[in-house]
Amino acid sequence: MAGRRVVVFPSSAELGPVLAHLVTSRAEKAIASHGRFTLGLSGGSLVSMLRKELLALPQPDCSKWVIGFCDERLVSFDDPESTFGLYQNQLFPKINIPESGILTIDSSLPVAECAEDYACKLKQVFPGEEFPVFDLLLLGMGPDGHTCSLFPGHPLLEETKKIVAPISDSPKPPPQRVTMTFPVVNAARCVAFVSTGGSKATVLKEVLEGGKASPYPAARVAPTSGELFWLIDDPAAAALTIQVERPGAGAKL
Ligand SMILES: O=C1O[C@H](COP(=O)(O)O)[C@@H](O)[C@H](O)[C@H]1O
Repeated sequence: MAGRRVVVFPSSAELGPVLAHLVTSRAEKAIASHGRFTLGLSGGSLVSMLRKELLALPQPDCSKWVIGFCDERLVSFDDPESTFGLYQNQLFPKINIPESGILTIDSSLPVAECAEDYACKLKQVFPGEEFPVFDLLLLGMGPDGHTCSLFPGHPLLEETKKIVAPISDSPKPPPQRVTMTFPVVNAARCVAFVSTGGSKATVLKEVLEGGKASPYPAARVAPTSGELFWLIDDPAAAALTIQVERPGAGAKL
C-alpha cells in the first residue's frame, strides 16, 4: 500500500470539492497513462455528494470513462434503492458518460446468476487480469463498519477467488445484492472512502485505530500497491486520536 491518508474537513461542504478534484485528477492521470479511466462507485450518501460536486465543475470530458459499481442492490432500476438508478437520474446524462461505458447489473436475474453475469462483464472490460484493477474506487462505510455490501461477520469477507459475489441476507435492506470482493477492492490503484456525520464516529475510531484485529469490513481495505484515502468530516472524526491531515481551503489530493 502506498500509505493511508486520513484527511479531515470541517464539513462536507469543504470535503466535496476535494473529492471532485480527486476524481477528475485521477481521471486525467489514468487517461494519459493507459487511455481510459475506470471508476467504481458506491451508493448511499455518496450519490448526492458526487452529483452536487461533479455538476459544479467545468464539464469534464467523460468519453473515456468506464463506470462500475462497487456493490449494487438487486432491485429494478426504477426502484429508489437502485444505485445505478440514482446515478442515472441525478448524474450520468448530465456529464455525458457514454452508455457503453456504464457497467450495470442485469436486475432480472436471480442473485447468484446476477453476480456471475456482472463478473463476466467486468472480465470483458479487464481482459487478462485475475482481479480487475480499477483506477479509482469510491467507497462508503455504514455505521456498522460495512463497505460495499461486505457486512461484519459475513462469510463473504473471506472470499478470495470470485471478483463479484452475491449476497441474499444483507442486514441492511434490500437483502439481495451483488458486491465486489476484497481482492478487487484491494487491487485498485486508488481507493477513497467518504465518511461523514456523527453516526460514523465510534466505528470510524475502531476501523482506523483498531489495527489488524478490527472486525470491521472497512478496516480490511488496504490496497496492495494503490493509494488509500479516508475523506471524513469533523463529526465523523470526533473520536479519533490518530494524527490526521487538515488541509486548507483549495487543497488538492
Ligand atoms: O448500503 C450501502 O451502504 C454503504 C454505506 O452507505 P452510507 O449511506 O452510510 O454512506 C454504501 O457505501 C454502499 O454502496 C451501499 O450499498
